[in-house]
Amino acid sequence: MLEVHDLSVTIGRTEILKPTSFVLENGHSLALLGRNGAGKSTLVKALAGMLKYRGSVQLDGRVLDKVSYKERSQLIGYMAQDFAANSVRLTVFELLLMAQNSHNMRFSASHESIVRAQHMLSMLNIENLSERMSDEMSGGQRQKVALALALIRKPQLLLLDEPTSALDLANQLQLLERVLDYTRQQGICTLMVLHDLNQAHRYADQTMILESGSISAKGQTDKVLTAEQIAKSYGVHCEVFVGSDGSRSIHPLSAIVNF
Ligand SMILES: Nc1ncnc2c1ncn2[C@@H]1O[C@H](COP(=O)(O)OP(=O)(O)OP(=O)(O)O)[C@@H](O)[C@H]1O
Repeated sequence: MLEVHDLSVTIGRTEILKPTSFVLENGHSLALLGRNGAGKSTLVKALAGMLKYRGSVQLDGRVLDKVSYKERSQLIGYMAQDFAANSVRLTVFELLLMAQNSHNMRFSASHESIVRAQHMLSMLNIENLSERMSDEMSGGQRQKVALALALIRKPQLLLLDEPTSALDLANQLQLLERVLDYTRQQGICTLMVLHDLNQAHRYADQTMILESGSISAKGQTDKVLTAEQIAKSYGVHCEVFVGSDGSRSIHPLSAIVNF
């Protein structure tokens, strides 16, 4: 379980993230939403240990700023918003082996790590990229590999910052479906920054909306993502349709003038 209590981040003299508290159960997913500049990536980077923060973060009872760098990198899988082309001349398969042994520069890959790398490629349907050099891929292919690298160590907490921004529609659906099936089965807490509210409805158990560094709404996704809340948080009028199976979809109508 992820327990965040009064987490805040100050850069320079500005408190970018105001004291923020929430809990996420194992196997559950949380969509982190909000307009540009609201503080979503800042929150995710703080959880990933990339930014100094105040407050407390515990994962299954372990206080994260007390664990070693090695342990933290095993507990947390992080996929950045600006996943870059990797300049190392390694194949995707070699990268997946390295990621499992990143604290041992002279490793020889174990049978287990080879099997896990093969499983990850197959789960994300990217076996065709296995022997590809990491700097010889399209943006969408790189994003899928970045996702595989975040998941390969079977973390306790998976942090995905706009995980489908470079993917075509079919890949968006297929990838999130597969990743969230996996994290549910494995009991992994998943926090994903999303801009697509329909993806939040479809894939996230919980939703939290940030506005100017503070939480403006949080709770069960279908309770949070109402037409009223979307108008309040995004300045957009929309309709929310409920299907016969209870699934919801959001149809934006118009932006509120002078929001
Ligand atoms: N290194 C930094 N120094 C100063 N200000 C920063 C820094 N990084 C981010 N900010 C500011 O902090 C605020 C929150 O940024 P953040 O990247 O967390 O937003 P976001 O919600 O992820 O936005 P987006 O949806 O555009 O990716 C923004 O106003 C941004 O300009």
